[in-house]
Amino acid sequence: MTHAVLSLLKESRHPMRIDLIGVAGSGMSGLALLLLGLGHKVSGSDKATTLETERLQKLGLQFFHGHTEKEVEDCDMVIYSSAIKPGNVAYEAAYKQGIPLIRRAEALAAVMANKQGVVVCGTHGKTTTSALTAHVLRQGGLKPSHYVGAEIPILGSNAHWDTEGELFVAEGDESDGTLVNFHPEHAIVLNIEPEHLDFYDGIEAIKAVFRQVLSQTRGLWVHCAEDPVAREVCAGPQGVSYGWSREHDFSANILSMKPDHSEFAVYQKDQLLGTATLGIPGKHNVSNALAAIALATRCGVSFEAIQHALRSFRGAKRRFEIRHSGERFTVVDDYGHHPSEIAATLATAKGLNAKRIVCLFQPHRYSRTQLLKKEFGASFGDVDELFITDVYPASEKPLPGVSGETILEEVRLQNDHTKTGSTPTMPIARDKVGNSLRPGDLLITLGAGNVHEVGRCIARDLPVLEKLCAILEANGGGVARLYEPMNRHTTWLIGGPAQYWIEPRNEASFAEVVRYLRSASIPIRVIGRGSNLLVKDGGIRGAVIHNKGDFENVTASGDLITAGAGARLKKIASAARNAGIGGFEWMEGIPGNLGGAIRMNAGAMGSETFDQIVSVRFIDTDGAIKEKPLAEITHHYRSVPEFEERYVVSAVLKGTPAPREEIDAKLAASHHKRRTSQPVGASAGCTFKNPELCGAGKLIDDLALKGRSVGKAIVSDIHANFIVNQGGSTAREVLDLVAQIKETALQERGVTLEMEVKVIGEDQPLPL
Ligand SMILES: NC(=O)C1=CN([C@@H]2O[C@H](COP(=O)(O)OP(=O)(O)OC[C@H]3O[C@@H](n4cnc5c(N)ncnc54)[C@H](OP(=O)(O)O)[C@@H]3O)[C@@H](O)[C@H]2O)C=CC1
Ligand SMILES: C=C(O[C@H]1[C@H](O)[C@@H](CO)O[C@H](OP(=O)(O)OP(=O)(O)OC[C@H]2O[C@@H](n3ccc(=O)[nH]c3=O)[C@H](O)[C@@H]2O)[C@@H]1NC(C)=O)C(=O)O
Repeated sequence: MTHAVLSLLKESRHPMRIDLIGVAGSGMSGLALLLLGLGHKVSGSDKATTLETERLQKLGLQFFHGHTEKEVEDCDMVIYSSAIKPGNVAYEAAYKQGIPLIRRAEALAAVMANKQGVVVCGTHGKTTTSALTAHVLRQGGLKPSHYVGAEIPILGSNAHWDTEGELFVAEGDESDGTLVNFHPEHAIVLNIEPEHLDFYDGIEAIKAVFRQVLSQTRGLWVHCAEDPVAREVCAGPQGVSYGWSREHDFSANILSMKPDHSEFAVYQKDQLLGTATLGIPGKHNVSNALAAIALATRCGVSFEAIQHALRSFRGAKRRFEIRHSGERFTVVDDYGHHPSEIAATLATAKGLNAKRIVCLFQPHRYSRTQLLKKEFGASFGDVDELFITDVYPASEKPLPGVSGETILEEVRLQNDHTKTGSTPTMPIARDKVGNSLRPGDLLITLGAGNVHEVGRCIARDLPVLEKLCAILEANGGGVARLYEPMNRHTTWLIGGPAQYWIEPRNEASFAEVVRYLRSASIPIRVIGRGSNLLVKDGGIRGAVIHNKGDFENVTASGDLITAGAGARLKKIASAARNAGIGGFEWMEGIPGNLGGAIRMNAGAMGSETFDQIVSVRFIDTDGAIKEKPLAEITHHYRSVPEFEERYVVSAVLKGTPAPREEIDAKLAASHHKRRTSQPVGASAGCTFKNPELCGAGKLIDDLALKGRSVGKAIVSDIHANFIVNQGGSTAREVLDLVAQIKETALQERGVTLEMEVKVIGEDQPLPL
């Protein structure tokens, strides 16, 4: 029965009613395109609706969202993806009704029988080579049909049925032995290495599959003679060899390798056919191009048409795909997931002469990770900084003890010059990898799973980072980074990443950065030492500016102190003391900077910042630098709204001349008071503002909440208005504890506590 319908599929004269279970996958959607092209009535189901299924529907596919018995009604045959297992409702319905159930590879082989098939097989490079071959044959006017494993923009889609042309180029999949279904006209064998060892016993079993396909191939066995196993299995009168040496039937001599293309001379035996430019980078791709050149030449395509086709070729998605190419950063994404592919891709990356190569690798399948761990360990030698995620299971069950760490350990054993880091999940990978990038870096995301999402997210944010770096460089330097962890910049040691972190060093660069961010509608937040901030665990969207360099300066003259927004209050207190100016002693133990202190009108020991302000210099909302005297600045207890949208650059503060001993005595008193009444652990000082009638600390203490904790966040035993992070606390934990305290104060004393600490940021991380 199955045999009979397959025979019918081999003859396009018999339109049938065919259903595909799992139609959204790249292989199945390609098959659906071919069947529609052949004139069959096609339906299909999938749990996912993708752009691909939408496109297929426009071409006539009857699509079912989710699998159902209904889809197989009146079908002549049902084709199922390897991801579909017995038990699937559509599969079972077809089985019960006696409808022939056919595997994808069998159906594809039957479709191919309508034409002269060219099957492209091998361990690495199949997609690129099958796409190149189809493109070259098409440019040569032969109107080939094609079926390749990925979307190739230049071919229009992953599969195409051409009613006119004779040839049909198909990517063959050797992973599960179904390659033996093909009886093609020609075969291209790229390389044969131990892979898919979950299915094969070893290299001999793999060779046997290749040998069988070749024995079923009527015409040419085009093969890469540089690969010893491919050379061995393709030896014989049908063999057409290619490689780097003139002794092969076709060979190349590389003339130049560029980031996005290569140039090489092509020889047929000793005869120079001419030079060619290939529109994708890498020596391995020149080798792949030779396969297409050899086959197309033997099929009668002129070298001129081949040259034209190679020059215009653009790669498959996820094959050394350049995601960002700027003056300072490059991001490349590649599907490589086998050690040889990784080494070849990294060698191409190395050829681009970046300052550093940063790589994020997502291992694919537990079985491959375990079996090839040594080879993986050896394949990252070209990388300066390597991050590895957890394994992408690809329908496998986890194997005990096998994870991204398995490969990291091997890398550490085999190579001590690569810096390594573990980034288990995709959001963590995005944040760590993005944060590690420095001007001059090339980032490459590698793997067959969903690691490309990280590259896409980083590439989306890099144009802004490029611009920020350019502004800082043009204005005397500074630092800009992606996804800076805010727990590094808050005294609470809590907080998710800031999307853009910027450290301008002077007024001009600060003002220019603010002007640019405003024009690009990117939210701005200026922070000081983060001593009064709770940054939520999802981090901060937009830009966070932190003043360094010139902004840290403090000078004393007469009874005046001039200080930058980035000057520590402790430093101001000490400069005043050294200049014999009294009145600044209260600043001694406050962990913040002047900018934050002005914005918050910080205070202690009965004094506050605005008691001493003479004038404040700031960046106005239009980006211009302005200055205002004290009289024109409205200020309240712990709040100066004026500086919410305007950013403090520096200020002049006034004290009163005082004897050194008197200042020292006050400093010591302040120090003593703090040491005896406040905890030393990580906190943001007082959590709540003091309500009108009583101190918040005393109130919380009276409510017996000292020692109350949520996770690692605890109400201090020393001062009840301090919440201490005992190590690794999250913002969520602090906020839950805050909520408990507020509720108790309201219920038991009728007091509404208001937070003094500013809570900023988002609960959820930046989406990938
Ligand atoms: N009395 C005490 O014992 C303690 C007092 N404090 C005080 O808390 C404050 C925190 O200081 P710090 O750690 O440096 O600040 P933070 O980094 O905690 O920043 C707090 C807020 O200050 C604003 N800010 C910071 N720099 C500037 C600037 N240049 N221009 C305008 N606004 C700015 C921002 O407010 P926004 O973006 O919302 O406008 C920011 O969210 C200080 O006032 C500090 O003295 C802190 C701990 C203990
Ligand atoms: C810590 C901060 O500032 C602090 C600043 O350091 C100190 C010292 O001048 O005065 C304020 O605290 P505070 O009002 O709690 O002052 P404290 O002197 O520590 O306490 C006031 C009174 O409450 C009592 N108290 C305090 C904490 C406690 O757990 N139990 C208790 O009984 C103290 O013994 C004291 O009698 C500022 N807090 C606010 C919200 O204004 C901050 O802003 O982050």
